[in-house]
Formats: sequence, structure tokens, C-alpha cells
Amino acid sequence: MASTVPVPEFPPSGHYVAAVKESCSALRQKANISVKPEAIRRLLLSPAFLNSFKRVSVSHGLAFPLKFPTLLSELNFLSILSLLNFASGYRVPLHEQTGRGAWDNIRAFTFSLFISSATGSGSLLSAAGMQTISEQQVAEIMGVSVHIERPHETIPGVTVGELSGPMFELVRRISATLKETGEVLQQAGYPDLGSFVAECLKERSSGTSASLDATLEKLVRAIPAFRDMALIDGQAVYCFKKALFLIHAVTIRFGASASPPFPIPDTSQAPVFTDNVLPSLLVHLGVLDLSEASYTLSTVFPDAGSEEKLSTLLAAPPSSDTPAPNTKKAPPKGGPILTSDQAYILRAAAVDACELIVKFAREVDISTLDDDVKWIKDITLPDLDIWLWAVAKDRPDYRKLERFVLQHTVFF
Ligand SMILES: Nc1nc2c(c(CN[C@H]3C=C[C@H](O)[C@@H]3O)cn2[C@@H]2O[C@H](COP(=O)(O)O)[C@@H](O)[C@H]2O)c(=O)[nH]1
Repeated sequence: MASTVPVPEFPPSGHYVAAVKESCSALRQKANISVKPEAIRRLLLSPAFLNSFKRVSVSHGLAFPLKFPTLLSELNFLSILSLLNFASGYRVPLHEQTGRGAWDNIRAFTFSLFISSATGSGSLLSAAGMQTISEQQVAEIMGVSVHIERPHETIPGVTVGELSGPMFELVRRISATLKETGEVLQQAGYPDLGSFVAECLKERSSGTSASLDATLEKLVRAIPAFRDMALIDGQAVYCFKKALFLIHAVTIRFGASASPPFPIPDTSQAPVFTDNVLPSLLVHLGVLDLSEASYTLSTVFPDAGSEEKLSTLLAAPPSSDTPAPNTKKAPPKGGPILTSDQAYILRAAAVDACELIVKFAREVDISTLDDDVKWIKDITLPDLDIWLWAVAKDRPDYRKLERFVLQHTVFF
């Protein structure tokens, strides 16, 4: 169950990364979303950025407190986690029912699959096991209610429970994604997703090093839930967020070792893993300017971007620089609900804005910078991704910023 939006052809072989960057840039410009150099400079030289980047951009959280029997089993776990790294559109109902957001729920769910596989008979994380996970099982493991109470049509005073509502829709998508991916893997003769990813990492488009492009291509072509691409008024856009996230997760988790167990692609120039958080934050931080945007995007974040708002958000955090305590919070407020086209346009704009931010940082005349901030010229795209994503949870005032909402997708 991937998506019902019109889809373009795959990019030409060997040009997957370039297709993401070029298509996202073209779509941002077509939608008249501007990214001004002054806005980039203002962010990069702000206390909000300079005081938190080094701490926050390394908080990747991808070493898990689980005992994996083999490195391949850990790769499989990471791959399934990345495959299921969606549900952002269900953040508010998830918070209401479980007290945590999309990522934390998906992580807990994948943990449970791993743990019950370790103690039970068959592995739910195998290609065969993935196909057996029912909607009911997903709901039970996640601890969400998939029933909606409504009054009986004819008998007054009687309510009936029926399977519907956002949580039902989400568990259906999770179960369908597992089933569909398990089927594809089994047909192709792979015992699990990790084994397939290990094969993809061996793809080399040229030279001897593992290739980001070839790995991405293989993942996207084989697995429908990685085909994060669309046609917007006939113009192709490629985002491939979950596949790129997966490849970067592999480099974070296994790349530091002197002799890594798998070929490790260089992800330092990988496009960012664009979801709802990145574009929303970039609008709030004044980098994405929607004031002249088409597709009725100029009104979706009416409160963002004023000088007054920016001066607080770009300053150091209000009270102290300590991270927000991880206590149970009130559910977040739902952000603007977008159409699929609008969401693709904003996600594309975030990909391009991050390219422009890193380019600006590279080209900045460092003689104009103080010694203690010269490091900004070395920031990478994935580090910028993690900073944006994690800082959105790090500061109490950023937690309150609205993120746009798109349901009915398995891509982010
Ligand atoms: N661009 C980008 N998007 C990311 C992640 C992650 C996972 N981050 C952890 C893993 C490694 C990182 O370093 C972080 O420690 C989740 N998401 C997306 O956010 C969405 C919202 O979730 P929430 O706010 O919880 O409801 C979720 O559906 C998913 O699409 C990321 O890193 N980058």
C-alpha cells in the first residue's frame, strides 16, 4: 500500500541522487518559494544555531539497547525501522493515545517485534514473518485503539464500536507495508530485508567504494514503500526520504569501525531526509519564505516569519541551554493539514534549502567570521538534517512550533 498519487518514471540509472536534488530545486522554484542568502546567513550566525549545532547534530540515537545475535540481524532491525519511519501525520492522535510521537512509537513497535521474535517461535522480522503481522497485532503491540464509538443508526441510546479513525488507518498501513515488503523479498529469494540491504550496499556504480547512488537505486526499484516520488502538475519530484535515511543510518551505525561489516557509502553529500519536520522548521526559522508561494502555500503558516518571532527563535533558548526534560507532555497542537501536492512541494523546498544552506556555509568568506565559528564551513547535509530534526524537540519553544500534517502516506 504505497500511495495513490500519480508517479513518474524512475530516474535514469546512475542519477538517483542528482534526480532528488534537481527535481526538488526545480519544484521549489516552480512554486515560487524563495530562499534568500540573508535568511541563510541569519540562521547560520544565530545563537540558536551556533550554540546547539555541535551538541544536537550528533544525537543520532541509533545504537539500540538490544542484544543482536549477528551484525546482519542488527542491519535487518535498522532496515525495518527505516522502512516504517513514517506516521508523522498521526503525531497528534499518537500523542493522545500513547504519550509519544511518530518516531518514538515506530521505534517501540520495531523493538517489540524484535523482542517477541527473540523469545517466540518464528521471527516477525523475517520476510516470511513480516507477512503474518495482522492489523490487530499491530494495534495491540502499539497499544492503540482502532475502534470509534458511534450512535447506532436505528436504536436510540445504543452506541456501536467500529473499526475506523486515524489509528485504524495507520495500523493498516503499517501492516500492509510489512506484508508487501515481505512478499517482494520472498519472491526475490531474500530471507529478510537486512540481507537485501546488504546486497544493495555491495552495488558499485563506479570505482571500488560503496556507492550511495547505486544503493539508493536498488532499494527504490525493489521496494514500493521506498518509492517516495510524485508528479506535480506533470513535473516529477523525487524525495526518497526513508531509503536515504536507511543508508545514512547504516553509515552512522557501522561506518565508524576500522573494518566495517558492510560496504559503507559516503553520505556526506546525500540529500536530506525530507519529512514534515524539516520544511516546517525551515519556515519557522525564516529560511523558507512562503510569502509569494503558489499552490495556496502562502497562508499555511500564517504566524511564521515575522521579525518578532524570528528574533526569539534565533536567539539562545529562553531560560537556559539545557534540553527540554523528557517528561510526559500535553499532546502537541495539530499543524496545517496539506494536500499531497502541497506536502511534496514543501518537502522538496526543504531539500533544496538545505543544499543552499550548506553551499552558503562552504562559500562564506571565513575571514569575516570569528575563529570560534569557522567550523560552520564544514557542516554536512546529514548533520544539518539531524540538527533540524532534533533541535525541533530540544527547545521547549521549538516543540510548540506547528508541523504540517499529511496522512494517508507511508513515506514520512
Ligand atoms: N529528517 C528526518 N526525519 C526524521 C528523522 C527521524 C528519526 N530521528 C532519529 C534517528 C536518527 C536521528 O538522528 C534521530 O535521533 C524521524 N523522522 C521523521 O520525523 C517524523 C515525525 O516524528 P515525530 O516528531 O516523532 O512525530 C517521522 O514520521 C519521521 O518521518 C530524522 O532523523 N531526520
